[in-house]
Amino acid sequence: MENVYDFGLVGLGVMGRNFILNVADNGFTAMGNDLDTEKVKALIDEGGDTDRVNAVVAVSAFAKALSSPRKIMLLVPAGKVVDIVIDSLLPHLDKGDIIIDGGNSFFTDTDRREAYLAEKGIHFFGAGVSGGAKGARKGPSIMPGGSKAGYAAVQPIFEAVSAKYNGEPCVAYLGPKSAGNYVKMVHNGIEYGLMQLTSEMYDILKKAGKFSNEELHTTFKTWNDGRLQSFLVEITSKIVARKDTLTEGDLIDQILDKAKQKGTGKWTSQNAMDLGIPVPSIDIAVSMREISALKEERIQADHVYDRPEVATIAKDKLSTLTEEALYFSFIVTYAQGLHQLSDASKEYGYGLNIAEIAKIWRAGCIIRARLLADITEAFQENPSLTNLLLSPSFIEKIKGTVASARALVAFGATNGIPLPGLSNSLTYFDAYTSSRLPLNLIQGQRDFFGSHTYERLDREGIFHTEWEE
Ligand SMILES: NC(=O)C1=CN([C@@H]2O[C@H](COP(=O)(O)OP(=O)(O)OC[C@H]3O[C@@H](n4cnc5c(N)ncnc54)[C@H](OP(=O)(O)O)[C@@H]3O)[C@@H](O)[C@H]2O)C=CC1
Ligand SMILES: O=C(CO)[C@H](O)[C@H](O)COP(=O)(O)O
Repeated sequence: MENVYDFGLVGLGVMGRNFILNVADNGFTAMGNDLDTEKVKALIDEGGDTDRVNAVVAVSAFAKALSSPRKIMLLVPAGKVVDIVIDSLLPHLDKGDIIIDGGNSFFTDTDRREAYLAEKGIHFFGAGVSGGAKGARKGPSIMPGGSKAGYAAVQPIFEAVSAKYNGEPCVAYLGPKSAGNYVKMVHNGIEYGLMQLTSEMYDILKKAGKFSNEELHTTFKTWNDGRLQSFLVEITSKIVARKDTLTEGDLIDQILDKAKQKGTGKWTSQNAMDLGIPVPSIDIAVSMREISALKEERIQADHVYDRPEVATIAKDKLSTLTEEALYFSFIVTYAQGLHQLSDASKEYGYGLNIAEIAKIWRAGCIIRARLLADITEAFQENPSLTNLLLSPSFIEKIKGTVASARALVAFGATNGIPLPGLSNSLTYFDAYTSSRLPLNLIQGQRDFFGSHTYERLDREGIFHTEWEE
């Protein structure tokens, strides 16, 4: 079994098990490794032929089995585990071997690991993978960055296993250092935003339109046949239709309304703050998961305050309003995430090509959507586009849908239905498209209390006023 397998994979959990089977399905021999003997055995059983896909618990046997240069992908939980796995592999590796971190690692950890491993002659790069279990098995979107030489060695494997959009692989080398993990982080930030927005449309359809779960299923399914076609809308139509196996009702009505998070959305928001790039549709999606976690407090507060009785909107009308508002706010959320990527690219020297990123998100990943084909075109036509909202084709899309976003935000406020994702998207749009904002007053206040100075509209220079006689 020495030096025969083309590809190694550490971490045979949800993603790793599926990814390695995908590699084997594409004609590459693959060797897996996990601390858990059950997972090793399960992979061997599922693989069916150990010449094609095999697995071991011992790291030494795992390393010995791989052809040179070793190509080892890690799909283990982000954080300390990645460092532990790297250190456990190192004694068994040779110079020129390649380690790929396919998990959702924080981008600065990737930079640190790349430098640490470069000293030892090991190529290391981060390659975010998106698509969940099914994507990993059948074709994910893969976002590699870092060592170009390292990537070149695994490129044929990644191109074979990735999702295809019109025959084009949804993988591309994105840039140096942690570019791959950074892009995946922002992908997940956008994912948080789109999920929050979808949940708000679900809520208002139920509360103001009295849509049954069956009607919700049909509505989301119809949307998925149109311009809102996307993985998240598609799975929403399936989720609301699922019958519960433990009660008479539908499963969705029994799921506790507390959303968990592993950190990538929060990191996107935190880093956007560091860069000074506004991403309020993503920020609020993180905050909403935090508010959702306060279930007991929410119940207490619900008993204290009266809530307006929700007015009814006719189903047809509400269906149109929500479809348009969701389309509008999806665009605004992509616009914010892509704006963050453009800025991060300058700050960290990634040299990101936004059209290329949109292109590899068109299939395989969680935020895949018909819109991404239009976004790709917008950035291909104008690679230096600062914000999607300024692209001629998107101006038309926004103009055609913003009125519905306004109507729903107003309705939500009057009727006590929280629509924070939609309202943040609308507010971002209104602020970003205002040539004059009231922040002149903030400058005046800052100068008043702290002599922080201000600039003027009518002349150059830095000014300070003695505000009180
Ligand atoms: N699940 C998803 O939809 C997606 C996940 N990701 C990312 O991919 C990575 C993996 O996620 P996922 O597959 O869901 O996680 P899982 O927890 O399902 O799998 C991780 C696997 O790594 C194993 N492991 C832990 N420590 C070691 C070690 N020292 N040596 C060998 N194996 C080890 C775990 O074993 P044990 O359980 O015994 O500890 C487990 O089998 C994460 O970074 C995640 O954020 C990315 C995209 C989608
Ligand atoms: O990376 C992913 C998809 O692209 C994961 O599914 C994502 O990490 C889930 O995140 P969270 O648990 O924070 O909702």
